Amino acid sequence: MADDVFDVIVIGAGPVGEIAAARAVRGGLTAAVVERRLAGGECAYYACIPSKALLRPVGLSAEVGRMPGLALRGPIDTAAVLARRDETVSGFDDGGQVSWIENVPATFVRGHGRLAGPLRAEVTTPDGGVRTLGARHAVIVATGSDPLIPDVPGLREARPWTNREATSVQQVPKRLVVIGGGVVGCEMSQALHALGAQETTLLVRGDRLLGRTEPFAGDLLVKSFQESGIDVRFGRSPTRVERPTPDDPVTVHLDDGSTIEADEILVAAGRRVNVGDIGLETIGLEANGPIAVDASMRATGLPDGWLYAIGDVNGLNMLTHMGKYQARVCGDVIAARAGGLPDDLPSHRDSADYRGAPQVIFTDPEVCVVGRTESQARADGFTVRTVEYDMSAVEGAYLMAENYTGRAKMVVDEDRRVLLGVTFVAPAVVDLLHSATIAVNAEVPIDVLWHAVPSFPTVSEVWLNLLEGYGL
Ligand SMILES: Cc1cc2nc3c(=O)[nH]c(=O)nc-3n(C[C@H](O)[C@H](O)[C@H](O)COP(=O)(O)OP(=O)(O)OC[C@H]3O[C@@H](n4cnc5c(N)ncnc54)[C@H](O)[C@@H]3O)c2cc1C
Ligand SMILES: NC(=O)c1ccc[n+]([C@@H]2O[C@H](COP(=O)([O-])OP(=O)(O)OC[C@H]3O[C@@H](n4cnc5c(N)ncnc54)[C@H](O)[C@@H]3O)[C@@H](O)[C@H]2O)c1
Repeated sequence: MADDVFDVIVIGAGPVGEIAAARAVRGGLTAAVVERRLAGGECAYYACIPSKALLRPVGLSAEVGRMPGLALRGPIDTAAVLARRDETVSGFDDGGQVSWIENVPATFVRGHGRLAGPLRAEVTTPDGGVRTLGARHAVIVATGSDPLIPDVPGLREARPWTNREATSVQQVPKRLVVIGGGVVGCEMSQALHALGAQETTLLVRGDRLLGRTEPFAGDLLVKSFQESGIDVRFGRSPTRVERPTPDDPVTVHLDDGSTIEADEILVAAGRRVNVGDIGLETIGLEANGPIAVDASMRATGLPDGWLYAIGDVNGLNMLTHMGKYQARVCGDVIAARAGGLPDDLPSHRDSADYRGAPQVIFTDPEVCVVGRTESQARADGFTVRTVEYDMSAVEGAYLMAENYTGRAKMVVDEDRRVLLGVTFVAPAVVDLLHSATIAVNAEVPIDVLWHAVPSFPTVSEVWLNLLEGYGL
């Protein structure tokens, strides 16, 4: 017998789990949400929110530097930036998030949740007790991901920083080595360098930054990094790391025989989905990677269909907004199925994850992408035509800054004359991305897009330039 029974149990109260519970309750169901650490998840305390709190002043000060007549009164006040960052993470107090869940209303259960057979979960509570929960209709796994530490000799023993230490930094190290030229590596290198890490070295094992984006994104970013004094080393990986005692500096041995000494080493080498200790074995599923789901977010490995997985843990797109979108689909589908209602409305299926998720990388320049890159589109067999445009030639951009630098690209499916992907890399373009997201996801025909006239003199006129480049 379960101690308590709900219509839906959600394991993991990150940004994604919370929304799924709210949608299920909106659909007339009851829900319990289980969280082992802080309600709000990685995003709220150690990822999206604090990293953007650290990056915003960096981008803004670069903007000021590009406008004749403006000057900062001095260097960035790191202590003030860190204090504001602390505010944005509510001082690591999740009281506000717990209240939000309770106001849904859903039941919040603090503790480590594990599946315990079909439609059941056990929660190990902070006092060591075990509470058993039963679900009438569904269990949703929203357990997120943890940083992946590569198997480099001595690395773990050297107590490397991950996104957690980097985003919650109290004392910026003077010398920093960063492993990984992906999103976290780029964002945190730039933030920490600008906030006081005078010697920042970024180790990139490939030959460019942000390997999954259009190549010019990495090119523009590396130029910006090098101009600011970040030492970017391509084709380099650590082979061994040493830190004899916790108070010693860290010595990083590289694959070309050289060494770097630093005060801290930050690992930004990707994520590992949290499936290891959630009881998947009790329902006959293996815990060896993301939980595969169908377009309604139902786990494909379970024939009777009561298990769902959303957010980072299903591996579709490790982005908060995409996880929350999956959560809306999932909560609504579960409510519809529980009520015997149609469960196949367009809003009951995830299509956006497959057309390509929008993503903003909050560096200077900002990197904004949606849909497929040219190489992805070609690999997927589309008949592709592309148009690129130098954004410094956009009339509105000329007014935005002196020496404005940026580039835009659209990838067109020539058979259907719709956009497959768009990339903007330039300062202050984050809010331009949603226009591209609409064009790609709604598959607006290019000849219709032509009539969406951008305002003069804004950077959004880049749309006109791209479409003219296409031949309209
Ligand atoms: C440095 C960094 C910056 C990022 N910036 C952005 C950004 O700007 N924009 C963006 O869209 N994405 C960003 N991301 C990605 C984003 O953080 C994730 O996609 C998002 O947090 C996923 O949400 P989630 O709810 O699936 O998982 P999480 O946020 O990881 O939440 C999962 C929750 O489940 C809990 N949990 C796990 N196992 C159990 C268990 N067994 N029992 C109970 N509770 C459990 C965890 O404690 C956690 O609270 C960033 C990531 C990093 C690392
Ligand atoms: N603004 C945003 O949207 C944002 C910000 C941060 C993170 N995120 C998300 O969080 C997730 C994790 O980000 P991430 O940067 O950790 O992962 P990532 O996959 O973007 O990048 C990891 C990088 O580390 C490199 N790497 C892996 N092992 C290595 C090794 N042994 N030596 C050297 N390099 C190695 C990889 O080649 C890759 O370039 C991503 O899915 C990302 O989308 C999003």
